[in-house]
Order: sequence, then structure tokens, then C-alpha cells
Amino acid sequence: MGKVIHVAVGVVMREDGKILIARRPDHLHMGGRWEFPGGKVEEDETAQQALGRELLEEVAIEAKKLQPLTEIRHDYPEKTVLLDTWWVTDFEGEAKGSEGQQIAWIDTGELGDHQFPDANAPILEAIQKAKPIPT
Ligand SMILES: Nc1nc2c([nH]c(=O)n2[C@H]2C[C@H](O)[C@@H](COP(=O)(O)OP(=O)(O)OP(=O)(O)O)O2)c(=O)[nH]1
Ligand SMILES: [Mg+2]
Repeated sequence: MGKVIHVAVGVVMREDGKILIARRPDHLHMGGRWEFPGGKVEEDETAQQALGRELLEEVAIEAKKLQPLTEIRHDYPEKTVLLDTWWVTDFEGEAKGSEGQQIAWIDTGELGDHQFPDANAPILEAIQKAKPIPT
């Protein structure tokens, strides 16, 4: 089996409790599905640093506070990912899809109405069960 791809993933929660999701561009792995913004952790980077960088690149927000949410390892036929998933409970800037991708702020109860990659099922469950610690 190939190596595990370490991915930093952010569940960005606004003060009104809504969560930020973005639509993966069609040409990418899992294209067309909704995701939590994030991306691959590069060498010499911590997951937190990678997440900060990816949130700025993909949705133009600056993360101010992170809390660990869950870690999910998932085998796709073509690759294995480790989704290192964090709550983002404080951020600056107004989210937009910097790469032209559609974004949406949704209630946690609406997560089930959107199609996420298969690996995300345990993340969706964790979000329903846990809430970030108020800061
Ligand atoms: N960001 C993100 N990736 C996810 C989620 N669920 C899921 O299976 N993945 C997978 C899809 C990809 O195979 C991998 C993340 O890769 P990515 O395409 O976001 O990586 P990246 O932003 O660094 O993009 P790139 O520059 O390497 O193209 O993790 C999710 O909720 N968010
Ligand atoms: Mg990405």
C-alpha cells in the first residue's frame, strides 16, 4: 500500500453556529463533492500551519483559534488519507472561494443534505456529537 497522505481539514464555525463548506473543483480527486476546506500538510509544516495556509489560499480567511476535532484514516481505492480535522472557532476575513469554488455556510442539521467524500462520514458524526469549547 502507498503512503498515507496527511491532510489538514478545518471545520470553520461562525458565531451563529453555521459551518463553512466548499465544493471541490470537478477535475480534482472527489471533484464535485462538498468538503471542509483544507489540504495536504507539506514537509516541515505542522498540521496547524498547513491548515492556516490552506484556509487563506482556498477561502481567504485567517484562522485565529483551532481546537482538535477528530482524526480519520480512510482508504480510497486510489489513495489513503489521514484527515487531521480541527474546529476553527475564531477567524478574520470574509470567506470566499478564492479558486472559483462555490462555498456555503450551513447549519449542522443541513450537513446530511450535501454530498461529501466517503471519508467524511465520521467527521459529520463527530460534528453532530461535539461542539467546540466556547472561547
Ligand atoms: N480538504 C479536504 N480534503 C478532503 C476532505 N475529505 C476527503 O476525503 N479529502 C481528500 C481529498 C483529497 O484526496 C485530499 C485533500 O487534498 P486537497 O486536494 O484538498 O489538497 P490540496 O488542497 O493540498 O490541493 P493540491 O494543491 O495538492 O491539489 O483529502 C475534506 O473534507 N476536505
Ligand atoms: Mg484543498
